[in-house]
Amino acid sequence: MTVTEYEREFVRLSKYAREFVSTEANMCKRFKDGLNDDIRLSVGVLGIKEFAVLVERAYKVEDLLEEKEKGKDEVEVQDTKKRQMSKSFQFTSKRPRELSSGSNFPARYSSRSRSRRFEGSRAQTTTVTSTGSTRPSKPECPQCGRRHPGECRASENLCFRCGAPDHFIRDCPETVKREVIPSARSRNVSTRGRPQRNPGVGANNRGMYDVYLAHVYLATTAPTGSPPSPPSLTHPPPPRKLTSVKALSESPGLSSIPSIYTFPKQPNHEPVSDTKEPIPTIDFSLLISSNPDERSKTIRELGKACRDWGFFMVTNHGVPERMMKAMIEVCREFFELTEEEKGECEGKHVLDPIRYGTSFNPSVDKILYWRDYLKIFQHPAFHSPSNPPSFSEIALEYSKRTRGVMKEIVRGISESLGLEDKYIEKASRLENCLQIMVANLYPPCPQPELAMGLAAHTDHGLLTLLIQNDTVGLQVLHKDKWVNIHPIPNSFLVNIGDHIEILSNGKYKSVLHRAVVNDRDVRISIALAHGPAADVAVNPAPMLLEDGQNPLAYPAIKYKEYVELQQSSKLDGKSYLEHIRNRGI
Ligand SMILES: O=C(O)CCC(=O)C(=O)O
Ligand SMILES: [Fe+2]
Repeated sequence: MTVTEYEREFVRLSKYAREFVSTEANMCKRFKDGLNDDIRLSVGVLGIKEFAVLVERAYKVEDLLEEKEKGKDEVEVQDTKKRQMSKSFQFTSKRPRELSSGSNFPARYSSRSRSRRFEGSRAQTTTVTSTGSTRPSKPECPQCGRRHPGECRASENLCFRCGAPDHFIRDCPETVKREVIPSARSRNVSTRGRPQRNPGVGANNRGMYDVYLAHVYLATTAPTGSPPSPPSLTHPPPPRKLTSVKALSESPGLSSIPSIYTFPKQPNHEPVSDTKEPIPTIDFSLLISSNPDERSKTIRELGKACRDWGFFMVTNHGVPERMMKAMIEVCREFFELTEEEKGECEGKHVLDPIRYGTSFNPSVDKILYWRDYLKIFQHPAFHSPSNPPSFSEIALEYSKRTRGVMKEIVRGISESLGLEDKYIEKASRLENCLQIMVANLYPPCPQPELAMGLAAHTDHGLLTLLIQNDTVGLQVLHKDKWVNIHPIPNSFLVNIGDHIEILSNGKYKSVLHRAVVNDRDVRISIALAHGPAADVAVNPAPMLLEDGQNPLAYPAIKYKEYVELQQSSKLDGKSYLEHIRNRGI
């Protein structure tokens, strides 16, 4: 067991033995007592009374011992036959001191890689009392029973240094800032129990792990009638597993949400416009009409919709209603698969063609969204999960039909900008467009006013065509107010994305939108995002630069790279495009 694993288990199991960690000094003592001799002796002399500092020191000593071990190992390799493997276990304590009698607290661990194992079932030798002779100055916390400053963190698996939910002290940015000794761990984190901090673009495993922790928290705090039995530590902690908001929402007795889903600003309570001004509607049959007057009038309406709203509904598009419904139903069936089945679609990288997950990007989301998703690349190469079996047939047809609608709207937009009708099509090599299907599942949430389905964002591509089941939840920012969107049945909700903004040199702006959740109904939405071909770096149309009056406002960046950057960043409420413009990429 590593210090990281020990810390995790210690914090988690503190819930079950609150009397043993009633003050921070007690907590330090318990933690210290459970360390192996080498580390305990090194940190013991320091008399540390602050838990975060103690843990940090323990890591450092562990790293140093490991370094030392590595050096030793190299010598051993040259002389293996002369030595017995068992000798390398000598560091293990001969005098085990467990944290408490009969408890399931983490047993002592060894820092040495070969002896990395639990020593759980040893005889108990120490009985500990919790009362100290000094009277602690801080009031007793009603939640955990300890005396600590500020908000309680014991039961929530939050970092004891900064309180964030996505790491422990080991990975705390505060700790990293203070780090002065180069750490062996930081050079070889992959061998450790706790996933790496900032593991790189697209590595979202840590987030899924934290969702798992949230669920453990939930499982141990849900009102079940009888107290939860502490997990046995004679076995290693359960492996990281992919869990979903769906599973969380279906937990029996769920009446509140774990704090990692709680937004401090209560997003649903922000003012929502009561304007009755409906979002614009474009009649697709008129957009493709052979009657030139009808068509030009519709193109003018389309231009106005792009300028004023960036969001509009498209009716009479020709995609059969039953096909749209079938697509929603088969996505629902996908989300109803078991966690293991869905887990087969868990991607490793944001550009993986099939990716099932939760929140937006849990490796960077500080607060998680009440949303599960399935993202699948549909074009130029078609991908599909193998389960449900009918998924691929329905998705293939649906994505093809949607591309057809998108292409006509793009032509209309091109003309509305005064460009040749095929300008955008050619500039972005639309025949190879990257078409990504994003199926979103927003299960009912017991505290919808505290949670968020998906934070405000703009879409990365040219155009997104969205459909949903009968439940509302989409909001669009219009004139600085959030507007609830009530789509006409069977219509497409279309919004322009960052790449229309780039191509139009900012004449049409991609629009901020977000999804809120409710406490009654499951909401499913399916967005088909259409971007340029993956390798194309689009530039603003030269005709729209207006002889230097309107200078080039956007950086050229390959679409694939843009998607990768956007998907690897957190949604922070402003257009990602703005973000990279400010950064000058
Ligand atoms: O669920 C919704 O209505 C919004 C989804 C969305 O914006 C997206 O997937 O990009
Ligand atoms: Fe979106």
